[in-house]
Amino acid sequence: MSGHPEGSFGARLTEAVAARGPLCVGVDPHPALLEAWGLPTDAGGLERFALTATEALAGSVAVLKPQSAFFEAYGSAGIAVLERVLATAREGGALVLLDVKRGDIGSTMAAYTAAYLADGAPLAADAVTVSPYLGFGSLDAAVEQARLTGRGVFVLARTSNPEGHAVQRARDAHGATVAQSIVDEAAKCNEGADPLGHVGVVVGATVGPDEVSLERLNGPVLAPGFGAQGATAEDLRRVFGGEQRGLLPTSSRDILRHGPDPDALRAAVERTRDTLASILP
Ligand SMILES: O=C(O)c1cc(=O)[nH]c(=O)n1[C@@H]1O[C@H](COP(=O)(O)O)[C@@H](O)[C@H]1O
Repeated sequence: MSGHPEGSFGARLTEAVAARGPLCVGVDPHPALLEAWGLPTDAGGLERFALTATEALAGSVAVLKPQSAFFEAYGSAGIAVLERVLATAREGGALVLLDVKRGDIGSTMAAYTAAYLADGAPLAADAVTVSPYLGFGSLDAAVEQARLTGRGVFVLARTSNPEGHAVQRARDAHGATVAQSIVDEAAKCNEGADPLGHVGVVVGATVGPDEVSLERLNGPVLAPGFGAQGATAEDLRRVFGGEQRGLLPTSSRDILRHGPDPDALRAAVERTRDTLASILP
């Protein structure tokens, strides 16, 4: 646990985005997409789909985000595919954000930490998504282990789905929303980090403007909802302004639907990056 040879997650992400542009592509093997690619909806089809997408994109996008549920659906065979996706993405030079949205009591969180954030673990990734709804402090083991090993965590704050409003916009006794208090906790973890801390937050591109203040975060902001869930580049500007540091829009289906041709997948990424370049610093 002596840190990553290439530095902190904030430094690695900043470098990857500078070299490859601010885009994360989700590897979400929806059964409907497997069918659209002419693949069977079984573990073999999953493998072809996930590896085709990963091999096509790992050399050019900053971050790949495999969604664990779509792999878990095929049991141990699906997990074996996920392990190969992690290795293939790494070989291609992309950072891997494993989307598992874990959150549990502290002692169990320590086990999730060993599963995803420990050097040499079969499912170790550069970062994972975590859920703070058992209390931000329940995530301490993951936050600390990520820091020690040059990895990151992305904490759900204001999610892209319409059902998120009720709980995330609720206010505490001081008038702060739940979403803002999560961002503020993340900001504390990132204090003093340079160029960027390792505790990111998730804020959907579909939410209203000014719902959360990200000014003091000093960490990455994963912005899902862009593409298939309806948010546009203009919405990104509306929600985050033109100058949000560490902003990482993520898109899954809207890129993957262009497969299975690897060139078509890469061309979809290029187009998306060009659109983003016109609105992001
Ligand atoms: O953490 C996430 O990645 C996430 C958070 C959120 O608020 N909304 C959200 O859609 N996601 C994930 O982002 C991906 C969005 O996929 P598309 O709608 O196909 O681009 C899915 O894997 C979701 O699980």
